[in-house]
Amino acid sequence: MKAIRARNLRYSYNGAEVLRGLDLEIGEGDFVVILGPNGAGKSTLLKCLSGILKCSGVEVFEKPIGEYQRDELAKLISYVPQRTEPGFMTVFDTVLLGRRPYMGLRPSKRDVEAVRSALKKLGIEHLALKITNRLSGGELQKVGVARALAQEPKILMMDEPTNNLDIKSQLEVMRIAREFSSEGNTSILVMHDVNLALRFAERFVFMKNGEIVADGGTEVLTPGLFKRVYGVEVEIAEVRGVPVVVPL
Ligand SMILES: Nc1ncnc2c1ncn2[C@@H]1O[C@H](COP(=O)(O)OP(=O)(O)OP(=O)(O)O)[C@@H](O)[C@H]1O
Repeated sequence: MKAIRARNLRYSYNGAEVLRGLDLEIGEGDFVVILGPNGAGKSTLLKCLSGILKCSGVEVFEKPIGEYQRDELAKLISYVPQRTEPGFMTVFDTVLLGRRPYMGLRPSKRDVEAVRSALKKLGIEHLALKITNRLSGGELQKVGVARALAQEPKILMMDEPTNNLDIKSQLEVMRIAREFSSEGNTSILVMHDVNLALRFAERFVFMKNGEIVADGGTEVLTPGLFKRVYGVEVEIAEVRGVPVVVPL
């Protein structure tokens, strides 16, 4: 079954068209990274696919996204924005917000367990009682990912989740996304770091000016593509069987 399907997806902000008729299908178990220059429409696409922006032409598990109740959709999709906003709540309570679609008035044992497990996965249990506006940028980023995992979705969408993270934490987040998809779920990430994407993901969707210009496995990565999409010259080498893009 397709986890996500977009047909002729269009989106405009105040009359300015940003998505210009995209077609995209993403299956269960897929790990997809969306790449492209600043302003290409990547975040807008992710927001449309997650239901944050109302767009026609998006199906989630073969049902139009608009036909889902809010909590029903939240059990299927979690979305990690580019910036997780800090506040006056503890890390634990912030991650617990991910359980909102499941919770009654009080968190159940199951809810608390899901929060503990997400904090552990991100290695931030020691921050559980810290107020989020006292965290570093990277710590806050991890809280956002933990909240998304606590939501126990079937599709994990993350917008530049490795920004602000040190190299070890970047690898951890990418491993989490890969493990999530290897369990039969779907990971869709917007990223700028092509080489990090190449190291972990299986499918690469390149956008430019609101359109998809390449979509596939490592075979779509050619110097010509980087010239066309970013206007830069690159050489593509290989290290341990993984392509590495080197700007010239
Ligand atoms: N809320 C908004 N109102 C008006 N225009 C917007 C809004 N959000 C984004 N845009 C415009 O839509 C276009 C696409 O933005 P989007 O954030 O989707 O790009 P992106 O590919 O994610 O960029 P980046 O890599 O810089 O994050 C840009 O020209 C941007 O200025």
